[in-house]
Order: sequence, then C-alpha cells, then structure tokens
Amino acid sequence: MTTNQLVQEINKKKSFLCIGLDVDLNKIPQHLLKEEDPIFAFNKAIIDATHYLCVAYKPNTAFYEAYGLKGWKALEKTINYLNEKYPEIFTIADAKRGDIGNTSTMYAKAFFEDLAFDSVTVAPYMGKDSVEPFLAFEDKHTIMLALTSNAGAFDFQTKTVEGKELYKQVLETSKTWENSENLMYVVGATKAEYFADIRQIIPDSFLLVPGVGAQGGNLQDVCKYGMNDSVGLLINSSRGIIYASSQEDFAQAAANKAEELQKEMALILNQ
Ligand SMILES: O=C(O)c1cc(=O)[nH]c(=O)n1[C@@H]1O[C@H](COP(=O)(O)O)[C@@H](O)[C@H]1O
Repeated sequence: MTTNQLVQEINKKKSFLCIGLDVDLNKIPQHLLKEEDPIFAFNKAIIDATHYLCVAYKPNTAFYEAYGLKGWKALEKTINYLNEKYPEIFTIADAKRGDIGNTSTMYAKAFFEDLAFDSVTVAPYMGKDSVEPFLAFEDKHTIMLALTSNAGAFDFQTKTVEGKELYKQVLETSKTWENSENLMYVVGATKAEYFADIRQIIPDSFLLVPGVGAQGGNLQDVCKYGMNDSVGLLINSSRGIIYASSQEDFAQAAANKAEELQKEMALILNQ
C-alpha cells in the first residue's frame, strides 16, 4: 500500500487508529479456547467488528511466536484474512527486527513477501546496512524505533551524543539512507512533549504512536504536536481495545472502545 492510499483511507474513515492484535490466551474469552484456532477466532471477531473504525492493524509477533508453530499459523491466517477481506487496511508486523545486511534481507522477505504485510517495525541499533535491506522493497514501509514509549527509552535514546540526543541522530541519519522515503518512525504517546522537536527533523513522515490506552498516553497532546498536513499519525492501542471485555460480547466491547477513539479523532480532523 502507498502512503497516499493510507492518507485517503484516513480521510475517508475519519480515523487514524491502529488496533494492536496482541493476543494472549490467558486474556481472551474462555469460550474461544474450544475453537480449533482460538487466536485466529479472536482476531477474526475483533477485525470484523472494528475494521470500519480503524485504518491499520498491528499484530505484535511476540504474541504469536510465544505459541510456536500454532501461533505463527494464526499470524499467517490473520494477515491473509486482512489482505483478502479488507485490502484497504494498512498492516504492520510489529517484529522489531534488524541485523547484518543479508539477515535483514531474509527478515524483510519473511514479512513483506511470505506474509505480505505492508510494513514491519525495525530497531535502528545496527545502523544503515541493517535497515536499508528493508527499504529496498517497493510500496512497503519500514517503521523504525525513534523514541519509544517505555521508561527504558531514557537509558539510551535521550542521551546526548556529540551534542545531540541519540534519537535525533537516528532520525537525521536515517534520512540519508537509500529509499528513506519508505521510512516511518515509532514515537511513544507517553513522550508527547518531544513531538514538536521530532517534527522539526521529520516533518513529512508518518509516525506510529503506541502508548495510548493501557500505557496512559494522551491522544490530544500527541495530535497537537505530532500531526502534519497529511495527518502523519497512526495511533495504536492494543490492550485498551481488544480486552475491553472477557465475555461473549468481547468484539462489540472492542468496537465500542475503538469508536470512542475514532470519534475523538474525527473531531480533531474536523478542527
Ligand atoms: O513498536 C511498537 O509498536 C511499540 C513501541 C513502543 O515504543 N511502545 C510500544 O508499546 N510498542 C508496542 O505497542 C503495543 C502497545 O500495546 P498496549 O500498551 O497494549 O496498547 C505493544 O505491541 C508494544 O510492543
């Protein structure tokens, strides 16, 4: 999917919501456990109930890898279902990969070709030759960690290196890489006060913003400082939406939570 198609979808749905499909078998409604594939059954119900309220889904691969072959199969079924039934939805494999060049190429093939996701999250720590293999894929997007939502972000990312915070160095340097137009960046919603500075460096890029909901990030603050002319934001909420109820009504409860955020987004877009 191209960035323009994503922007069109945002304007059509009046939503820049991304729903995180972080499926934990200890948290999903117990009646689903008798299904042949409880993870996929859960995802399918959530997707069918919420697809018109969001523009993206982000399964975090950890939640699938934790269940071995069955988990990976459920991930494959989920992305195939999304691509077949809702091709207008932007898909994010939250895998946080990145390695030496030839290994990164194989990671990129796994998520862009075999599983056919639109995008994958990567870590920048290994530098240019670890990220450029992902950027070589046309109409695919590489979402690089810039300033993360967790407390550990202050361990390295905000440290000053050669007179500048490391996350700013990462943003600036990444702009010089080949096919850097295929980059998007992760900035945590819990770090709203940093968005103005970030927008100085990357005014046009899309930002994936996790941390609204369970981690306490504030949508209004993020939008105030992070939004650009083409919106430029994908706001993710995982647990805050998908675990709204652990009863039979879980999909409807998730839709209600998603709608609360979508309505707030529509108001912001109309301002
Ligand atoms: O890359 C991410 O998506 C990510 C980056 C970050 O800085 N913080 C962060 O929480 N995430 C992911 O975003 C999701 C947040 O989930 P909730 O806190 O349940 O909404 C999880 O899948 C996290 O792994």
